[in-house]
This record gives sequence, C-alpha cells and structure tokens, in this order.
Amino acid sequence: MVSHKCVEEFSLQFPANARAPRSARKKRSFKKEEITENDKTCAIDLLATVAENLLSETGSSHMSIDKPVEDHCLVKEEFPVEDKPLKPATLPEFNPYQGSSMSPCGFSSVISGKVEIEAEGFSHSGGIDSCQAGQDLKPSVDGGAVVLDARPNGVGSLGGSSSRTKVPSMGAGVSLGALDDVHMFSRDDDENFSGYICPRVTKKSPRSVPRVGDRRIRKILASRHWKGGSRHSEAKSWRNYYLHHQRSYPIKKRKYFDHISDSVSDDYRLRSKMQRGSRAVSTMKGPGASFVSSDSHVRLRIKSFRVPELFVEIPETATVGSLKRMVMEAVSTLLSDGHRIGLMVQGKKVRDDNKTLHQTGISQDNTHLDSLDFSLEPSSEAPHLLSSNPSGHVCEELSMCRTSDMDTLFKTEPDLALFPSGSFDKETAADDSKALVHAALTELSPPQPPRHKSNKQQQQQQQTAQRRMRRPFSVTEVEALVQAVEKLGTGRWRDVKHSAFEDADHRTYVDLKDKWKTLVHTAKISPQQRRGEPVPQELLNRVLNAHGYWSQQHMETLALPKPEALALPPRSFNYLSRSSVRMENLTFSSEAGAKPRGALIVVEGLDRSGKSTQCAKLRSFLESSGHPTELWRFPDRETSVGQMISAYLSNKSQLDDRTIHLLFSANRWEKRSLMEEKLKGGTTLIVDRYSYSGVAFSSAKGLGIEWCKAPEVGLLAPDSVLYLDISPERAAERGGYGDERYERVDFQKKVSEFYQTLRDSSWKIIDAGDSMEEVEKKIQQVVLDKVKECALGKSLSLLWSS
Ligand SMILES: Nc1ncnc2c1ncn2[C@@H]1O[C@H](COP(=O)(O)OP(=O)(O)O)[C@@H](O)[C@H]1O
Ligand SMILES: Cc1cn([C@H]2C[C@H](O)[C@@H](COP(=O)(O)OP(=O)(O)O)O2)c(=O)[nH]c1=O
Repeated sequence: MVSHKCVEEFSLQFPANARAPRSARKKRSFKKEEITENDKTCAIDLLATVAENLLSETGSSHMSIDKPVEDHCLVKEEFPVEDKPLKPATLPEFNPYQGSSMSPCGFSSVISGKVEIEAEGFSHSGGIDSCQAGQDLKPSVDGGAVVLDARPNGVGSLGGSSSRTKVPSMGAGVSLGALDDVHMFSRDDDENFSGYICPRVTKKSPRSVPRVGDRRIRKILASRHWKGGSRHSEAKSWRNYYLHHQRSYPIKKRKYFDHISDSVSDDYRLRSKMQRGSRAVSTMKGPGASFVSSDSHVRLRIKSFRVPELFVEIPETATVGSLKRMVMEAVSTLLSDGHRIGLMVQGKKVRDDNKTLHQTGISQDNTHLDSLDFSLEPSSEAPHLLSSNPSGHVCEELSMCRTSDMDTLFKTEPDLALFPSGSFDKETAADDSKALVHAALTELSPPQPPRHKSNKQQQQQQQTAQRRMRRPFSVTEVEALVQAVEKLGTGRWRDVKHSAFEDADHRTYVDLKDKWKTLVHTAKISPQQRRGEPVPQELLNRVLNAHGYWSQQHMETLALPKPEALALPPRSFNYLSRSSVRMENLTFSSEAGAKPRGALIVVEGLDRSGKSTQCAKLRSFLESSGHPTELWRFPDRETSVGQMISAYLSNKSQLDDRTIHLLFSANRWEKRSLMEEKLKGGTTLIVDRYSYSGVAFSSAKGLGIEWCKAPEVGLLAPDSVLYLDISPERAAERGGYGDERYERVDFQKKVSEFYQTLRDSSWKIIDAGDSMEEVEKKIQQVVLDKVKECALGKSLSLLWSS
C-alpha cells in the first residue's frame, strides 16, 4: 500500500495544454465495471507510484518518498505506462438550461469550507453560491488542500481508467517538466453526469467522480492528508494536494489549474501556505472564501436534487407536445420564482442552518451519508402557483393538491375529487418541500418563446397563488352553495356567487362551479372512496337532486326531443355521461348510453291502509307513462319461504318470533339480486311492504329494533318510501280486517309507533284517510320526481348502512 509518507512533498506547475486526448483515454482497457474496492485502492497506489516515478526521474530535491518498492511492481504490471500526450477536450455544445433562468453551472462546483460537494442533476443558480464558486474560484489557500470540481460537460466520459499525462516543465520551482509520465487514474462515471456545466471551463482532462461509496478511500486520503499537512512545508502541502487529488480526483486538480491558467498565466502555478495542524479549503468567493478549519473533511456527492412536486391536469384530448410545454412552463415558473435548498439526513429534515455538519450527523465517520437528500424548495412561504395556460383560455380549474410521494416529480391524477383536500396548509407545504401548482387549462396555446417574467408579473402570480391557496369548503359553505344552486340552477355561477358568496373574496364563481362538480362526483361515489372533508349525506342527496333536476331543465331548454310524457331521456340519448349505482362497498357504473335505472318505490302502512289499492294504481300510471314498472309485494308468498310465512300469518303454523322475523327477511333476500337486476335494467319496482314492515311488526312483538334491523342491512335501499298514514281504528273499519294474525287494533297501534321510529328523509307521508283519488294523485307526483332522478343517475344505495 502507498502510505502518505511517499507523497509528502511535492510542488508542481502544469502547462495549460497538457491534456490527454479523450480517444486515447477511452482506449484504456481498464473498465469501470471491473473496478472493485481493491481496484480503487490499486488505483490510488498507482497514482502515488506514478508520482513517485516522476519525482524519481526529476530528481527533485523536494521529494522524500518512502514508498515501498513493491507497489511499483504492482502498478507497472497492471497499468503499463504509455506515453500519450493529453490534449484539451472540446466542450459539447448542449446546454439543457440555455435560455432558461437556470444557471448552467451545476452544483457540482459546490465546495464550502472543507466540505466538498459534488452534485449532479438538477441545478439552479438562485441563491446558490456554489455556482459562483465553480466559476470564480480563487485559490485563496491558507493551508493547502483545495478541491474544486467544476464539471464540464462530457468530462464524465472517461473511458480509460488509467491515463498518463506528459507534463512539460513550465517555470521555476519544482517542475513537472521532467516528470514525463504522470499516470493518472480516473473512473468512468458517465452515468453520473447530467450535463450541468460551467461553460467557461474549456479544458478537459480525465477526472473521476467521487462516490459517497468511496468514503473509505477518502477517509484514508484525508487522514494522510492532514497528517502530512501538519508537519511539512508549503511545498509539501502542494505536493500532498497534487497527489491526493491525482490519486482519487484528478479532475479537481485539473479544474483548479484551469482556473489558475485563466486568471494568472498559462502556467499552472499553485501557491499555498502551510498552516500547522490545519489546511484550508477555499473555493468560494465572499466571506467564506478563506475558510480555515482543523475539522475533518466530509465529502458529499449530490447526485440529484428533488424538486417540489407539481400537479398538472390536462385534457385527454391535448397533445403530447402541449403536455410537454405545460410541464416546461411549470418547471420554469417554479424555478424563476426562486427557491432554497432543503437538506434531509436519513429522512429527517434539517432546518437549523446554524448546526455544524457534525452535529447534524454529516461527518466522515458517519456511515450513512448515502441517506443525504437535497431538495429545491419554494423560497417563499406561500406555495407556488402556476397557471400553465399562457393563452388565458381557462375553462376548468383545479384545486391545489399535495401528495406524500416525494420521489415523483410530476404526477397526474385522473380524478380530482379523489385528492385529499382537507389537510393542506402553507406550513405543511413548505415542510414537505412541495410546490403547489394550480394548473388551469383545457386548451393549450401553441408553443411560445420563453417568457421572462417581470417582477410585476411574478408579484401578480404570487398574489394569485395566495388567493388560490386551497381553502377547503366548510359544511356551511357547501350548504350555502347547494341552496343557491337549488334555487338558481347550475348555469348561473355568477349569480350563485353574488347571492351566497358575495363577501367571500377568495371564492370566485369558478371556484363555486368547480366545487359543485366535485360535490356531484362525491355524491355519486361510495363513502369509502370519498376523501377530504366529509360532507353530510343529506347535503350530497340534495346535490344529486339539484343536479338531476337542473340537468333535466337544461335538457328541456335545449329543446331536446322528449322521450315520453315524462320527459325522461331516451335510451339512445347519451345525456348521461355516467350513471352509477352506488352500493355500500362498491359502485356499479354504467357508461354513457346505458339504460336509466328504475326507481325502487316502497309503500308502507298499517294493514288496510290502502297499500295494495294504491300500488296497483301507481303501476298503471307509470306504465301508461312509458316507464317499465313491476309491482312486487312482501311477503312473496309464492316462494317456499313465502309459503311458510303465509302459513304462519294465517295461523296454520306456529313459529318463534325471531324465526318468523328471519323468514320475512329471508323472503326479501331471496329476491334481492333479481331486484337489483330489474332496477339496473331500467324497471321501476313498486314494492308493497318491505323491511320497514318486518322491523315494525317484529319490534311491536317485543324484539329489539336493532336486532330486527340487522338482517335487513345490505338489502337495496328504497329510493322513496311512501307511508300511507292512517290510524289503526280507521283502518280497522275497512273491509276484511281480522282474518290474519296481526290484524288487531292494539297490535297495529304498536306497529304504528315503530313505524314512526323508522322514518327518515326518504319517507313521504301520505294521508291515507283521504280519498283514493287524492291519495293516488299525491303518490303520482312524488313517484314521478323520483323516477326522473333515478333515470338521471341517482345512485342506488344499501339499506341501513352507515
Ligand atoms: N283511500 C281509501 N279510502 C277508502 N277505502 C280505501 C282507500 N284505500 C283503500 N281502501 C279500501 O280499503 C281496503 C283495504 O285496502 P288495501 O289496499 O287492501 O289495503 P292494504 O293493502 O294496505 O291492506 C280495500 O277494501 C280498499 O278498497
Ligand atoms: C313484509 C312483512 C309483513 N309482515 C306482516 C304484515 C302483515 O300483517 C302481514 C302480511 O301482510 P300483507 O299480506 O301485506 O297484509 P295486508 O295486505 O293486510 O297489509 O305480515 C311482517 O310481520 N313482517 C314482514 O316483514
């Protein structure tokens, strides 16, 4: 192994043009894939050995090499020395940030104090001294080791891992002029370059990109480095510096020399000053330019930056080109608004900028440096807002969204209503390093030249961002919105705004329109699918009603052909873009053009209240109006279960109260799937008695109401319950009373009480004491509205499911 002693003293000068041709370097047989840890170590040894060779050949009196001979042999066997001159490489012309507000200088040039940072990937000049450092490096070296990694594009393509530089003697001092063969080690790390360059760097040389995974090597080097630095002269320090970086990071030497060449002369002249016990690393202009410390070095390699997440929404009909432009616009806007750097160590955000790296856990002893993360964060507290529609054609807007996925740069969500909506606030946004993008477009303008936003524009944009910052609608606001829409309809959003949200400056009429659309969607999906602030089901029902009603009105306004007397949409008419049948745990959806579903109408009441009479009349009415309708009744006495029930009711058999209750329930369950099928097929079902009878009658016998309801849970919930309200006494006056088991006034009274308990908003109470015609008329109106609503997409839900 090469010890630090072998490279203790060294001083050198390089000519500006001493470069190996890239082609020559690439011909080296030593490939990156073949590099193992041992190889890397060998490479270090190699460099040291080469340096030793050089020094030996020059006979420099400054050298005092303690390198054992055996290392020479090893190096020479594996990497035979060639004698090929190094030439400056040419810079590729590609600059991904040309024309944008982003600096072409990458973070690869960041060096702060003694912390050397190499970065690849996302780069931006805003607030980053590093770029400046990379471009304006001043070797204000107080102590010795200087590391600079300005990254010229293409430098990463160092196919050869070993190259040899012929360095002529230039100037006074200990010259490398006689050191003919500088055997340089470099590692091909092309995949780690992403083109963030400082264009002013025009000279190329082999370089290697240190990996965090190379810490072991670096530590060895660092420790040797410091040891050497503490004992030797200025000349020694430079020799140390040179070999240190030649061994592991030849590009750093080259960059540094490049700079000197530009700023001083064609000579690569290094000057350093030795400080006992410490070395300075300075690559930055400004206050920190001459940072001197005796701390350990930490070398961090920033492979990429994470940028805040952006959301964009774009119509399916937009072109891919439009999408790309929109994304470009989003990125440019975000970056041009300024941002800062966020740091995460092992997944934990480091907020305190005053902590030392060591306190933060960033030290050369830390074996978890791989878990460092740098991110770009919005510099302002307010979340970023972007309108990606330069044409101003705003047809639809989105609410701002956030996600918890840090790794995704752009993400699309097909359904805005499914976004979490309730938990967002500015602080959270900043903390999570998210950018909030309010994308508003359905039409995209054609490609436009890059726009440089003025301060005023940016200010306006930020104001808009603040205005658009998501503020979830409260239940009160939703109620006000529903009420206004019920009254004014779904086409008069300015009126809705003025009537119900006059004082709410942050709610534009477009916001109201969007919220309404979200509410309609939410009302149609199952509760499990709903996200964000919960909206009471009652309000959602009203949303659906109003939506159905105003949709129908709108259709009539358009003078569309009315299918039948009831003006229901014809089967072939794609008015319904999507009708869904909502179940408790699943949503059945039928696409445009599917049959409108039928309504489930239940008629309840005491015995002899007139249910059978009215059900028959209603069926005739609906059928004569063009609605497929069937009349069902429970108990269905035709099934085997129904026959057992019938026998029980007519006192021909005796059954336990719970048993007969469950038989009634089973009688309904055996018809459930057929019921669903009929409804989905568009048939309206009028059902004479249903689960409410089952619970009311069994409860009247003394069974617990919840126990009685339990077996009914999961049956289809009626769209409407018509309760024919009559007193038991009056019902008893009607003919035929007294033939069956429950036809007793006292018992019917109890049943009546439990019916009261079961009532909910879906019930319509009809005075059954009125004449048959009056009752019939009232029922018709209620049922008509309900049948329309179901035809327009009202969801089908489950009974007694929360
Ligand atoms: N509104 C009404 N006014 C007077 N009699 C009625 C009325 N509705 C029904 N009836 C009569 O009451 C009796 C019971 O009616 P029905 O429809 O069989 O009741 P249910 O099915 O509720 O037991 C029938 O003789 C019917 O003609
Ligand atoms: C549907 C159902 C009805 N019943 C009772 C109510 C009735 O008294 C009886 C059968 O009702 P039904 O044949 O409809 O009689 P009516 O026409 O007089 O209303 O069964 C239950 O006890 N549980 C049930 O689940």
